[in-house]
Amino acid sequence: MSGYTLAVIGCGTMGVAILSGVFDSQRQILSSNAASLSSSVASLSKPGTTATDEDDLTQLPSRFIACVNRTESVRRLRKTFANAPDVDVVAGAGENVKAAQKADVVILACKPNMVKDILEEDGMRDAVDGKLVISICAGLRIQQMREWVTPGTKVVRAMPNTPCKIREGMTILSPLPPNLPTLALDRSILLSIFSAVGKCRFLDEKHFDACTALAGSGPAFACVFLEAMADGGVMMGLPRTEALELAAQTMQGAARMVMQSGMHPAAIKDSVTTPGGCTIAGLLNLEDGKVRSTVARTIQAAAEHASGLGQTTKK
Ligand SMILES: NC(=O)C1=CN([C@@H]2O[C@H](COP(=O)(O)OP(=O)(O)OC[C@H]3O[C@@H](n4cnc5c(N)ncnc54)[C@H](OP(=O)(O)O)[C@@H]3O)[C@@H](O)[C@H]2O)C=CC1
Ligand SMILES: O=C(O)[C@@H]1CCC=N1
Repeated sequence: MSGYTLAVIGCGTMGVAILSGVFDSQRQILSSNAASLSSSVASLSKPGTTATDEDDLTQLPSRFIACVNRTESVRRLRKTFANAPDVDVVAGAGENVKAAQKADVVILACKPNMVKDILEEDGMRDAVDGKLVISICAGLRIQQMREWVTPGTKVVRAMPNTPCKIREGMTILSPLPPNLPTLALDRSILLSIFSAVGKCRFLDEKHFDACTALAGSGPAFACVFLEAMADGGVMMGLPRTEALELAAQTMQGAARMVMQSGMHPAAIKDSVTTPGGCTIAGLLNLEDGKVRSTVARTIQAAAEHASGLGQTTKK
């Protein structure tokens, strides 16, 4: 399927992050000198994606509809997407249904507790019938959403994160039903969209609350550590701007060493730690603060909370 329409219902922080990443990816493809679109897209996909050489990663949408709630958001998004390809930004009664009717693929990116009302709006069941509906909503189960759509609607979950905006996202995708007649195409669409904005991989839905905490919320947790490292530098006299740059580049470098060299984090830590040196002095201080269990328990707390999201219609 080429030149299809993607509707994002609830185009806030994450909707904008995903669309911005897709648009950047498309610009890069268009300006690429690669011989074919396919090889160009393949070269843009990152190691770590679930995609194999057989997967077609060219299935990106060419038309977009962004649905929001308030007219001020419409104005803001029209500015944000002023230089983007074919994007309609809409809000108001009946606009979600009209967007879903026009779309081939729908991303639900509203708050989890709004999905039921949105899917049960008059006309929505028919509008999404037979289509791929991708929910990025934390906590909301596929089984719940299936009750609000026709049996022919293909509901999957994706758990992306905010770095999708700069195409450094991490997205976890729930598996498609194996007996689906359109399995290959739907898999290509999912992989094309989410590998355009970073890495993505399929994992069973039972892991989604953990993934939500680790990858979805993770940028917030990582930024607390990053900010604290910078604060330490400031405490020791570094200017704030330089302290932030040092902290961010150092975290990025360490993370890339894990990703690219496959080194275990403990091996990287050990390689930095000179006997009797300053690193071990700092590490012992970290351990006194129970940083490992605090961080691990943070993921546990966020995952446990995620499992309750979307389980009531309470606003
Ligand atoms: N933020 C994150 O890092 C992540 C969030 N998620 C999930 O993504 C989803 C969205 O989160 P986030 O982007 O942070 O939330 P936001 O609040 O930024 O975005 C929600 C959007 O929904 C719109 N909206 C509200 N009501 C309606 C409606 N009736 N019809 C259409 N659109 C509507 C809002 O419009 P308006 O702007 O006009 O109010 C807003 O643009 C959540 O379910 C969350 O669990 C998943 C991974 C990471
Ligand atoms: O905090 C939240 O609920 C959402 C889901 C993951 C990141 N933000």
